[in-house]
Amino acid sequence: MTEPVLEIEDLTITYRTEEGEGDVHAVTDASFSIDENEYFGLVGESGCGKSTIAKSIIGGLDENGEITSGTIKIHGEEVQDYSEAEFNGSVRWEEVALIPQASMNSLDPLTRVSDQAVQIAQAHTSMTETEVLDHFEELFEVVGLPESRIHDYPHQFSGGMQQRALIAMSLLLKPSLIIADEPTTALDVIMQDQILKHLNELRDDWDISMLLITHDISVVFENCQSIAVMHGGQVAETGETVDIFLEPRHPYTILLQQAFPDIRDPDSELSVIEGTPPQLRAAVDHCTFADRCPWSVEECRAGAPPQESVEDDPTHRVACIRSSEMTELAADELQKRERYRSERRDEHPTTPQGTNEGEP
Ligand SMILES: Nc1ncnc2c1ncn2[C@@H]1O[C@H](COP(=O)(O)OP(=O)(O)OP(=O)(O)O)[C@@H](O)[C@H]1O
Repeated sequence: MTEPVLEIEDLTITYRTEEGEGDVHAVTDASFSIDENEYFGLVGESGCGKSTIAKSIIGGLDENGEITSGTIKIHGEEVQDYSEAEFNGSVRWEEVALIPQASMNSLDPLTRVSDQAVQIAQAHTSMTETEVLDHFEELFEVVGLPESRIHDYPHQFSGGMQQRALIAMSLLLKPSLIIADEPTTALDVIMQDQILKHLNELRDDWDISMLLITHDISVVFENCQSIAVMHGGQVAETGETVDIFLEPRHPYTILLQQAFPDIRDPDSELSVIEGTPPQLRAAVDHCTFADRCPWSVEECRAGAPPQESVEDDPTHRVACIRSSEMTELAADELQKRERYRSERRDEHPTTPQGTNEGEP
């Protein structure tokens, strides 16, 4: 079996803050991995640690952020202790390209996008300017932009076009992994669809892996083969999308599914997850969802729940001490999934990712 493109194991990341406020324990013992050519969704509410993980993969944590334990492997090579020079030399752009959140602001407004592409390519390769520009024109075509626009300044593009120019730039050195952090959040619905369509097309044509970060679990269900659901800095549940869509075992995943519209059942009532995400001002030694969970018991606050496999499926892992009871406990919430599952037997719909053939 080939090595995963990205393997994150027991990753813990802390931000130092002003004295007295307490450090922010942004990520605690997070583990997941992404295979070659796999699209992987990292999902959870604002502040749960998604962008922190994304930045740590390319050595781009804010000054006050620190990986305090755990490992990040890219093609089997540990990178968590790499220096800035090592990240620049062999990881950023070449192995992993990050399309950051608020990426509209990440293009230099005073430099033509073509010049920005040339700067990136020439910092990492021996390509001539003409070679870079020819290649960049091809990439503009890949993302549905007219190649004649490569010499424009960022402000000459609409928000959706800027996002596409960034996707083109991320492909410049053909990295193994693209991290797209909330790539569609600032866009209107039509543009969101187009961007996701372009990102999806890359899967077939570019042999690339994608870490798609979003707060919208339905976007992950539609676009990714695997998923990790985060809450309060912890990975609550991870596995193949089809398994987690049809048989979620963590209370947070179950409730998150009810909070976003399901394209198969657009009229279904959406629910709100009660409570607010935790502040993470102390080391996490309990289930961070316990205070918001309708099924929590005292034991949930007694220690951080270990991530364990669901029955005989080693790829589906859940950090909930009640996961084996969840199907029963959340029967009402899960009824909708059951209905879909039986309809699917008759209709064989093509979504979510991986549910188009047979039983999961
Ligand atoms: N430089 C920083 N210093 C202190 N705390 C930070 C810093 N950056 C992020 N945080 C905190 O770390 C936690 C995780 O933030 P992060 O941005 O990773 O979450 P997220 O899931 O990506 O949320 P969002 O979707 O809103 O960006 C939050 O509590 C956030 O306030």
